[in-house]
Amino acid sequence: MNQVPIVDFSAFTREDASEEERKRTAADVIDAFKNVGFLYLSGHGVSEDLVNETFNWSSKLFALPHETKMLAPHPPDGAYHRGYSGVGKEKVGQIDPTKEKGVVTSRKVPDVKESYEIGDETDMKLPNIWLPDDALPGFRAFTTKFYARMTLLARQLLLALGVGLDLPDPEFLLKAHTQERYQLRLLHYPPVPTKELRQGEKERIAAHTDFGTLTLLFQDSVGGLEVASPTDPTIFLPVAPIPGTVVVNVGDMLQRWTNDVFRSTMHRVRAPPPAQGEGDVTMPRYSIPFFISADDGTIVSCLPGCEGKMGPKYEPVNSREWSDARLRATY
Ligand SMILES: O=C(O)CCC(=O)C(=O)O
Ligand SMILES: [Fe+2]
Repeated sequence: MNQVPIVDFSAFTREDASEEERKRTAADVIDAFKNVGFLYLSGHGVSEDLVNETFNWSSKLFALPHETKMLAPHPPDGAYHRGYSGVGKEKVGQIDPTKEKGVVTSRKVPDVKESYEIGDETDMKLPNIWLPDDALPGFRAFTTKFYARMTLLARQLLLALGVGLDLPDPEFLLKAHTQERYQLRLLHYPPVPTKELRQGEKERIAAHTDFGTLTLLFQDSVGGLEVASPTDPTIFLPVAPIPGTVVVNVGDMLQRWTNDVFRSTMHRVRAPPPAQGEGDVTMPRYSIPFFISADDGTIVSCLPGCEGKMGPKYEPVNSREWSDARLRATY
């Protein structure tokens, strides 16, 4: 059974919603983040045409010859997460989020994926790494536009969290994300023998948690995304594609901010569920995560109302330093 709930978010994307409607919607988001750490958002306001167009650009990008894609190579420093990474470059593994500079568990199983990372155009610390414009004319302009559209949804979600958590200042989280240091990621999982994926000899993306505040994820119709069961983390449940929705999940930083009230849940991508007429080789899959992270230098400490009986579990931490350490460990 699919236990990832669907939340209609239109109360936060419409101008005319009442405070009551917003509170109800925010409460649904909070419930999902407490129980599962994942939800599907409908009524998110990002048009289907725009999402489809982004998938089209992604498939055009990854169809380019390898040498062309390597004109925008991801730098060797994993914390400088921009540009193109070929198959086998990144090894997402799980590190212990309770450790300050966690250690990656060793992994023998390769991730069969390639990716292209785009950040904020005004970020001077981590400037974007673009292909020469004649390699894929229009790509930069389009993805920059999509990035801007996703930042609007990010803001609406951060506001909803503040409302749902009943923070003294409902805009508190919004105000910790004004620099929009976000990351748009285009992901392509090439065809792989289905048997190897099913038996875990190869992975599309190994089990991991995300580092930041929240992740928004559009997936195509192929399937294969799985999330650890809220009741038994050794079991993974499918997060089947639902047209018109975006998947939203809690990252480690938000789990820490909420003193573990929210769950940053393990997830992975394996083979799509068996379908009739399934071939020996799994279809290519495309997905588009958008990672939301706090402003540089944000000190993350227990939010008011999340202390519980035992008080804060974690030391305050500088969000950028903490996530950089984790990113470096994946390269
Ligand atoms: O491709 C997907 O569906 C998931 C990607 C993911 O979990 C990630 O990039 O962190
Ligand atoms: Fe992820």
